[in-house]
Amino acid sequence: MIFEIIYLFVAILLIVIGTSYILIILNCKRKAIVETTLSNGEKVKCEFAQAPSPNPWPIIGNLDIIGRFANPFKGFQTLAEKYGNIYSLSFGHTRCLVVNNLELIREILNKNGKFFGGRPDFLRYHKLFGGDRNNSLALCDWSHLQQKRRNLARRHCSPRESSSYFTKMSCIGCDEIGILMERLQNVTVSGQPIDLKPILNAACANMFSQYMCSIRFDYEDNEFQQIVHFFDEIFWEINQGHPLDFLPWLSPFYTKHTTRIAYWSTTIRKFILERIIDQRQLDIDLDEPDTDFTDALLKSLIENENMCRNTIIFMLEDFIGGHSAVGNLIMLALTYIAKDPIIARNIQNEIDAISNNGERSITLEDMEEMSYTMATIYEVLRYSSSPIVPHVASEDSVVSGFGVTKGTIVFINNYVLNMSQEYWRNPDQFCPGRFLEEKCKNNSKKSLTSDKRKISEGSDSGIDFGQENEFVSYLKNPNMTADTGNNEIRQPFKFQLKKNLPHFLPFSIGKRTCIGQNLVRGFGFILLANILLRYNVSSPDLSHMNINPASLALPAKCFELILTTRK
Ligand code: HEM
Repeated sequence: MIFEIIYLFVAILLIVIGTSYILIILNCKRKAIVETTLSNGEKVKCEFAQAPSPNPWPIIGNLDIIGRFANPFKGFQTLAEKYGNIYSLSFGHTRCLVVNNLELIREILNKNGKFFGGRPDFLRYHKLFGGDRNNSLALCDWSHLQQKRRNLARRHCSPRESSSYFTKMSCIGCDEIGILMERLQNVTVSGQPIDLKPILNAACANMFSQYMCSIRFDYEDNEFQQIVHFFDEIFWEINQGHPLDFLPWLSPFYTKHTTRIAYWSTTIRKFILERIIDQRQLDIDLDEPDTDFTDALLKSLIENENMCRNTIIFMLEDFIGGHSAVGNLIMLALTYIAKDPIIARNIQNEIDAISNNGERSITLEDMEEMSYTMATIYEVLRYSSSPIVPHVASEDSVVSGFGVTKGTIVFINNYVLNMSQEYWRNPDQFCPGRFLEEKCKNNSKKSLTSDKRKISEGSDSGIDFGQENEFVSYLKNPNMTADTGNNEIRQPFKFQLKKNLPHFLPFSIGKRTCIGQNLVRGFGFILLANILLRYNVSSPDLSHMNINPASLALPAKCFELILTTRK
């Protein structure tokens, strides 16, 4: 009897393995069928074979290869040496395409953006957004509703320089800094390490909630502390890969994990509903202009029959949740500063010069003159290479002559751009100076102002660094720039941010580019500059400051830092 059971079990296993292998191979061999226009104008359907790929295993496909690397994007780069800059992989039964250079990234996100507007159908994404990832702005597939939500959100959450939204961001940021400084003064003991990340996150959460909902919460408020913590857990979670993403049949083994994810997000949603939306909904006045994003959302609920209450709750959740990205970004910046005192010296030289040795706080108005501080934020973005959320092909298409079948997940490897010797000197060094160039003699305040870094909201093409030919001339003569690839003391106000780095895509490009980038720059700058205005940052133990490569997220419980009041 026992042998019969074993035989039966082995037979089932072999059938499963065999079927899985056949399905994976069929997926690899499938050709994309795409309508092409011949030179005589005639339209015909052509078949295109997929990009080359390593041989897959049954069940897991090529997951074994990528599992060998601590950083999957480094793994993608290593595979590119063998298979070229564009290649396919099978993760479980899912077809994936990996692109590893700027030209291909542009071809996917800009030229063919309309074919790649989908997002992966990961179980974890559904769990995070009330059972349907399409509730989320960042994790939904492209749709008419998404276009509408983006337009609504962009008006309020992409404050442009010289707009009233920008002034509002500055005032809110500076007010919250005042309260944060009091809080830090209460909790810091000279020379003693503190758990800074939750405090930073709470300050960011208040900046975001005031900006979007005109409400702030007390740092001692337990419910507020809890949702700030849960948002941080979610930010960490969303930045990690997970076996469930490609092997969903493992879900019975991960129920504890998925239940925890769902609990975080339902608790957050309850807080947003009870502490923010319910009261506001009673006070809404349709005839008055919008006071904030919440007003605009509530009005769209009344005016637009396609909008439902859930949609706006999820939108607020998405946007308030953006604060964790800023909190983690600034925590990382402070960590690199603790590691290298030269960086702190350069930022503090700028701060002292502009604030007349600390006579006033730093405001957003100072951002343009404090280019080293901004360069430090950009360097954190480069060095941590925040991964671009994977895109999914919504129909069969062609990239660089290779067929991409509908449903293929596309990994955009911006790590390879950020770590390329072709674009950066000593790319593995953390060196903010690489984002600076000397101001020209005649580059007066006037020309600087007219050259302001613009955010190309309308064109959805990420950071606008100006004309590409400037970049080409930089490549031909890198000595013209301040990029030595090493940290050195720099005089304040002698440098400006480089205007032209088309290979630097921290917020991605194309129709799904990040909507929150101006909030990141604005609130991130105010936080970093004002903390360094008052404090020196150091570490109790440099060897414990572990940072994952290619990740902007730090674990919710991470290392402590020492803040020492500056004299
Ligand atoms: C350091 C901070 C941040 C970084 C590096 C970052 C980067 C990115 C990247 C790479 C994408 C994916 C774009 C693509 O798929 O092509 C994205 C999407 C998005 N980001 Fe951010 N982001 C940051 C902060 C924020 C904040 C603070 C908000 C909101 C307040 C925000 C809102 C969004 C939204 C809504 C999307 C999805 C857009 C869409 O899919 O249509 N982000 N972000």
